[in-house]
Formats: sequence, C-alpha cells, structure tokens
Amino acid sequence: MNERLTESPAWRALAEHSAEIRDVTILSLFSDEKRFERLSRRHEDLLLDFSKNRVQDKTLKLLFALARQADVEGWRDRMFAGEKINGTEGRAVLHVALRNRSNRPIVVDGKDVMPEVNAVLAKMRGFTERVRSGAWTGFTGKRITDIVNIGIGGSDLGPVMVTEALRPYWQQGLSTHFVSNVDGTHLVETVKPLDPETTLFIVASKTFTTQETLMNARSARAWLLERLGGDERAVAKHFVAVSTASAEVAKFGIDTENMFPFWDWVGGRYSLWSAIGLSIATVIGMDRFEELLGGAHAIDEHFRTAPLEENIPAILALLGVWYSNFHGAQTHAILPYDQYLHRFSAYFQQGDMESNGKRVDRQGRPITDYTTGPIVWGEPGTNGQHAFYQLLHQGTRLVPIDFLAPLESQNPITWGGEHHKVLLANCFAQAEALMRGKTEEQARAELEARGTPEDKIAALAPHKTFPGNRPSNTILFEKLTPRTLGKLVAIYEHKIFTQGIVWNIYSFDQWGVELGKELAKKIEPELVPGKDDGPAKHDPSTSGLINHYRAFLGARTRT
Ligand SMILES: O=P(O)(O)OC[C@H]1O[C@](O)(CO)[C@@H](O)[C@@H]1O
Repeated sequence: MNERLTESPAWRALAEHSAEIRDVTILSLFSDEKRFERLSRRHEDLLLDFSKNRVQDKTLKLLFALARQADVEGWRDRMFAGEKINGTEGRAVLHVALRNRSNRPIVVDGKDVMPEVNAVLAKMRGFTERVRSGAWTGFTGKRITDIVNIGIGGSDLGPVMVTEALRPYWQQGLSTHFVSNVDGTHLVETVKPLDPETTLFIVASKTFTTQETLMNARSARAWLLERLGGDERAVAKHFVAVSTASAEVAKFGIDTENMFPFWDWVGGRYSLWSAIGLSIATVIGMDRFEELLGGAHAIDEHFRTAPLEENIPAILALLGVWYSNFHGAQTHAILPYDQYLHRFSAYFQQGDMESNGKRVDRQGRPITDYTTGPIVWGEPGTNGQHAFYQLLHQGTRLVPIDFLAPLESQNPITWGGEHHKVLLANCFAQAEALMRGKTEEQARAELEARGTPEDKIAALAPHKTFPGNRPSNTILFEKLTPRTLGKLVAIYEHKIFTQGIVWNIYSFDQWGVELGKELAKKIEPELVPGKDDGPAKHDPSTSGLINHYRAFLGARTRT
C-alpha cells in the first residue's frame, strides 16, 4: 500500500461518517426491533451479540469496505496457504496448521507440514499417556504427581490460561504449576510444596535461549539433584523440553529423545496448540487437548470461508478499529464472567499487544496519524465490578468491552442461592447499564422519591448520573469445554490478525522486546559492589540506580 491509510477512500469515508453519527445513541438504534437479530452471529453453541455498539448499517458497510480495501481476505488466504506473511522474519504464520484437524495439506517451502505436525501430536500422546498412567516414573520409581512448566511469554501464558480454564478436566492426582518470572521467588514458592521424586519439569522455550527460562531451568535442576542425591541420571527422568532448537536443548543436558519439537512458523504467542501445550495435554489428556484443537479448527474454517459480514473474528476486529481509530479509544477490556477464564485477558494482553503494538507500517514508514493495537486488559466478573467498573461507567474515557459468559456453569451450586444466575444477571446488567446510562432527571427523580431535600438533590444528582452510550460486545457460549475454549482463543487470534492487516503492520514479529533484553545483559555484570564506571556508561539516572545497588551490596559485604 503506497497511499497513506488515513488518506484512503475507505478511511476517509469512515472519518466523515463518524462525525455524522456523533450524536446518535446506541439506545436510539434499538428503535429497529430486529437489531439484536441482525447484529448477532452464531457459531455452534456460541453467540456474539454486537448490537450494543455505536454502529448503523452504514457504519458496518464502511468497515467491511475498509477490510476489503486492506485485502484482509487475500492476506488471510495467504496465511492459510503457508506463504511467508511474517515479512520481517521471513516466516510463514501457521498456528492454524497445528490444529488443522482436516489434514488438508499446508505447504511451506515445497513441503506439506501436516505429517510432522501429526507426528509430534502422536509423540505427545505417547508421553502424556505414560505420565498419566504412571508408566513414566521419576528416578526413584515413583509415579509423577506434579508437572512444572518452565517458560515465559507465549511459552507460559497459553499453558497457564488453558490449564486454569480447563481445571474441571484435570486428571485426579496430577497437578500443573508454572514458573516464568526470573525472580527467584517464583521458583522457590512453586517447588516449596512439591516432592522432587514425583515432579516432572517441562522446559518450554521456542528458542531455548531465553534468559529467564534457562536460569529457572538450571535452578530447578540444581534443586532436583540436590534432593535426589546428585545423580545426573535423574535429569532424564524429571526433565523434558519443548523447543525448535534441538542443539540448544542438548547443550542444556536434556536428552533430545525427551524433546518435543515445533517450528519457526509458530509464533511464541500462538504456540499453545503446539508441543508448548504439553503441560495442558498431560493434565487434561490428549483426547481433550485434541478437542481444544478441534474447536480452534472450527473457527479457522469459519474465518477462512465466511464472508466478512458473517465472520465473527472480522466483525470484532472492525469494531475495535472503529473505536480505536474513529472514537479515540486507547484500551480494550476483555471481561469474562467465568472464573475459569481468570487468565484469559492476561493471555490476550500478550497476544494482542505483542502482535499489534507496532509503530511502523509494512513499508517501514512511521505511523503518525492513526493508532495501532490497543492496551488490552481485564479481570473476571464480578471482581472487576468492585474494582474498575466505576471508571467504565462514569470515567472520562471510552473503553470498548467484550463480555464473555457461559450459559451453564461447571459448578452450578445452589448452597446459598443460584450462583450462576446471579453471575449472569450481573453480566447482562453491566452491558445494559453501560449502554443505557441514567439521565440527571432520572437521578433527581430517584432522590426525590426518597424524600431527599432539594439542596442535596442538586448537589448529588450530577454524581449519580451515568452518560451511557458505552459500547460492548457479549459472547455467550454453552459451557467452557475444551472445544469451546479452542473456539474462543481462535476468535481472538484472528481478530488480532485482521486488525494488523487493516493497520498495515506486521503482527507476527516482536522486535520491541529486544532492546531491554540487550541492555539487561550489559547491566548484569556491572552489578558488582564497589565498582564505579563513572557517569559516562549510562545516563545519570541509570548510573544512579546501578550505583545505589552497588553501594548497598558494598555495605552488606562490609558488615
Ligand atoms: O519461547 P521462548 O523462545 O523462550 O520465548 C518466550 C517469549 O519471548 C518473546 O520472544 C518475547 O517476549 C515472546 O514472543 C515469546 O513468547
């Protein structure tokens, strides 16, 4: 694209239209009695209601035109065909191949990748069945009870989010734990209650060079060996690796027989479907893991074949563009009303922000006149209601929201009342309140009805007013099964993809994480007591912090 995006016909039309409908309220759009039916889409058990948005038919038409102008469909087809659409790394983008349950050939560099994908799935099945049945034992012959996944970023967040979401499917007597932070506290607190004889570590790292993961893995090995008598042969029974880098794995001392490979065409934050999902597959079983893949595949097929107007990920993406670029929204909240999804927003914080947090376009030009990926955040309901919803309802910022909720709870308790009904009532009510708001007249009337004196009414009414007209999507699904979870994750993945294409950026690299890593490697050897490089090496602030720490270390060594 040589033309600036903001000067393109589809963009200009949207800019004009947004001014045109500035004063139209969402509530007024419901004069169309069929709006809910028209602005909702279904996929199997899943319903997307996007009727509570500041959109008219014309808005949607213009948004779909923008997607077509950006050639979303062409890029999508190229992704599924295995073309190297990750331009800055020269790689294909094929997480869709990992869950390609149809086995339709997907060719990269002249080779169908499906046989290798299936071979790794078969190896995962063999391993997970041995661990689950007790056939795989630790060094002292005891059955494995605890899996510790050591990884960070995409090699951690996906497995954490999914294992938490699918807790009801865990095998009894088997638990998973996760260590990611290089802060020693994370490892120490995780292994504290564990028995080394029955603990298996999965070291998950695409590159196997990530500082945090390698350091945690080395420390975990030291912890294990110290407790099991120091015999190095124990490592083979208690450590397996998941990586694209077999030489690095061997260098670390893990038998490559116990290594599960994947490929450079799997992005870190899209890797839970690969062997990076080994901790998930171990605890829920391979059949369930394949159901998860099946759900994602169903959405892949939907995304690949449905016209944009019917395409759930594309609709969500374009609504996000509408608020980011034409209403000044800076953030996007994902608010799941399902406790099992308590890491879902954190997962997509990486998924979205590492993908679309970009400042140059695909032509390498700085993007100065539109925003790209939003800040993604959220917490599960109803906790969020008692934390940050005040701002959502009455703050000065516009925050587009996705509410997610199951129709049926995995834990339908009625001990003190019907929990799930209360949960759902809260979810529906929040979306309604955000849209409907409360006028000052309504606030005044309520105060009057309570006999409040006039001077108090005048003082309080503005504070009790809700502007409303705050948009949200609601995604309902029957129950949080592996298949449904697979579908939800794939929907958001393709949403991110679509937005990246519209914004004309590369979504599948992450150069922005490199600089901090490089500097940390330089600074670490400088953290020595008594050393002083003078102010020249860093800026005065960084030098000041380093020297402050050195002085602390120096004082400690003297006492
Ligand atoms: O799996 P690896 O290679 O250890 O990388 C971990 C994470 O580090 C990043 O490269 C940068 O944060 C992520 O993209 C990735 O998920």
